[in-house]
Amino acid sequence: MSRKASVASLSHSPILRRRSQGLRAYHSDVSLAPGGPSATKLSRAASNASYGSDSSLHRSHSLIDDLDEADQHTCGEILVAAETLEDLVNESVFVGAAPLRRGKSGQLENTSVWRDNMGDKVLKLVYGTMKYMPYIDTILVKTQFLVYHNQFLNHLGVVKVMIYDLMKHHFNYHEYSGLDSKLPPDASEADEDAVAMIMELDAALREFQVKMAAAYARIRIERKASGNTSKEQMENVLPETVRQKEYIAVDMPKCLRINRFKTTREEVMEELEQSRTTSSFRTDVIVDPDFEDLLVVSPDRFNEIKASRAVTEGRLIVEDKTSFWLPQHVRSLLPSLVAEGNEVQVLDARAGCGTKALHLASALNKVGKVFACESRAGRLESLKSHREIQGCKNLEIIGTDFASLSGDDPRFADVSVVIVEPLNSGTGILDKLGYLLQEEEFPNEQYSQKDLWALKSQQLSALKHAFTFPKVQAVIYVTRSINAEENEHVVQEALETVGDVWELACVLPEVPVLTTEDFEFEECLKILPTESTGNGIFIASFQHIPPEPETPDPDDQPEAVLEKPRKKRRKPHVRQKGEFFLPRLPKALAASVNRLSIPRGLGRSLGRTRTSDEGALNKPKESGVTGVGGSGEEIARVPAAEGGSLNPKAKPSRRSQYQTAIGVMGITLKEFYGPRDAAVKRMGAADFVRTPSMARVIPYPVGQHGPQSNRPVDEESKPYGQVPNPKPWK
Ligand SMILES: C[S@@+](CC[C@H](N)C(=O)[O-])C[C@H]1O[C@@H](n2cnc3c(N)ncnc32)[C@H](O)[C@@H]1O
Repeated sequence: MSRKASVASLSHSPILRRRSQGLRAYHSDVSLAPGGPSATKLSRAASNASYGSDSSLHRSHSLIDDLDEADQHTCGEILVAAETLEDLVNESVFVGAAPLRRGKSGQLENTSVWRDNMGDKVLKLVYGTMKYMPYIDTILVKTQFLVYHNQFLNHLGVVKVMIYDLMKHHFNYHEYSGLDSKLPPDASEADEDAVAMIMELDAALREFQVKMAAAYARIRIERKASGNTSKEQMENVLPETVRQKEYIAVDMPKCLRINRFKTTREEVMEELEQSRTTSSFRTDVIVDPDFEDLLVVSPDRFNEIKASRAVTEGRLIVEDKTSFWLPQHVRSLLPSLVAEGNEVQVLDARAGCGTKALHLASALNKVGKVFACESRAGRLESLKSHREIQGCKNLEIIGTDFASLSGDDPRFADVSVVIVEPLNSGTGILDKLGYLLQEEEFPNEQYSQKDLWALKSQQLSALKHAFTFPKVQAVIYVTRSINAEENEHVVQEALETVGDVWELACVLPEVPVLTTEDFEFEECLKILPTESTGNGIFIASFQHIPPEPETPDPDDQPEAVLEKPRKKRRKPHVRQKGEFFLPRLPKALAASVNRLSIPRGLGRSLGRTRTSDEGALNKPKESGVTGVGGSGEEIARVPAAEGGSLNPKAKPSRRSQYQTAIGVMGITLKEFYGPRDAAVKRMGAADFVRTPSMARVIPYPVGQHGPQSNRPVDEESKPYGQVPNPKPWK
């Protein structure tokens, strides 16, 4: 049957008929569950093959192809990349591609033109360093570089970025084009010092090139990272699931939201038209047919737009299409909520930097307001800045722990919807770079089974707390994860607790989805990450069951009626296996130029590679890099998403559920500074003082060891502690 015919026949299929009855059309597919059957091979070659000879599918500008060996970096780029990296870890504000810095007063400040230049090369350096961070850390600890060259302890960001840059050349200086140390005419004295520091670091790394190359070779052996070129080998170091996602993400169209508080679609299209360079296509920006405020942009054009004034001034907001489904669902609830007469009030229990809260505020403009609750100080600052930049007036920030908010608090007396998007593994995110720009978080996918259970218990407790607000009509639970533990299991347990008074409502039944086979709630919207749907999301919506009418006087009732009312049980939905149902995003793309088009029905979704790769499932699973240093410390955590067993039945002890530290989204400060702490411990350097703000590269005179040391000047040239003999790496 031709593809056209199969699509036409779908309109008469029972799936569509079910849709019209309010149930979701869905297709049964293999999930991308970590460690599950979809942990299949999708090698670069295979992905190229599936692209076939269609010229429209040439890899366009690549955000993963950060391994361009010919790229020579300037010291400025290295410096800005290092600062951005540390900004990210320290939770600074990131608008579009441009990080904005906050001065002492808390105000956003402008930095010099040189430092403000967040070009693509810098972004690739940041992203690549984030991606390879566990391996970079392993190299640092194994070679004890920071022990021997402890003058760089306070410049960890620069050290990591440079190691990443060298890794691309296997630490072979013959292949490395070196750094361009030219300074711009407006460079300050501090910039000059910083460049001198980078050149000193470059010399120190040259000394260590053999050790570093050996450490990196061991990593490649452990990871079985073979390949014909150094680039291929470096790519193969990454866990397979991570690679699969990257290959898909590279050519994914990018999305931007039009900010209605500041502009109109016509104005913004005009602005984009005027800023168009001659090289770009006229049809590289289209309006999505599902959402009139959503612009779908080719990856090339996105690179131009992401740091443009339209983005930094808040007229356009980097936001993936998947994030639009939540506000869309809230909109669909409005008729019943507005009917009650009052202003609609929504509480976002975990607002983060406010992507969804601000989108919701825009959707509720003139009919309601949003309370955005966030507990982390860095995120809170981000939230405030984004609200200011986007010119949003109907969003009130609550800077506190959601658990400490009481349902009796008069401020929330009229809240009718609570949204809970707790910390989660982010396994549904394909386009991590886009997510980094959007939510200032990097789903690094290094989590263990323990982490997953700890996440689940946090997610459940946040969700349960949401049910305690007395006037709430709907509680919406959202994750960007594809793990049943974080989605269906949480929903199931919540229903077991509050199922008498809350039931699941169908989230946007008109949206067809791909579903997993095993554990499913048909009412929930679960979009799995695929090349055509983009990033994944899980949305469950609980609606309050209205109280039963008052029971009549028992004296008037016959005996049968007096029986104790049975506990209400949720009727299980019968799962139907559907035909492949085309997702909607490609509709938008079909109208666009080749660059934007992705052939429908190719099914190069992550899950659909199963059949061809079943052999791979029988192979022993790849192990992660868990380097154990001489002192026994864990250096790089296993990307358990690949090798770990995620058997939902294997319950961990209660104790471990609550004691696990989670750094799933982003890289925690502890992880980032791990190699430095290991070096300090190794040296026994009790007098090591961290610089007050680790976010800044604070230049210091070359040759001086540590900016804040109290030791006499004549000792300054010596390292902090006794340099130990490195133990052989077993
Ligand atoms: C997944 S992010 C939320 C993303 C957000 N909804 C958005 O659209 O950008 C989860 C956020 O919850 C915050 N958080 C964690 N525990 C919290 C708590 N107890 N109270 C309030 N916020 C919390 C975290 O700091 C993090 O920013």
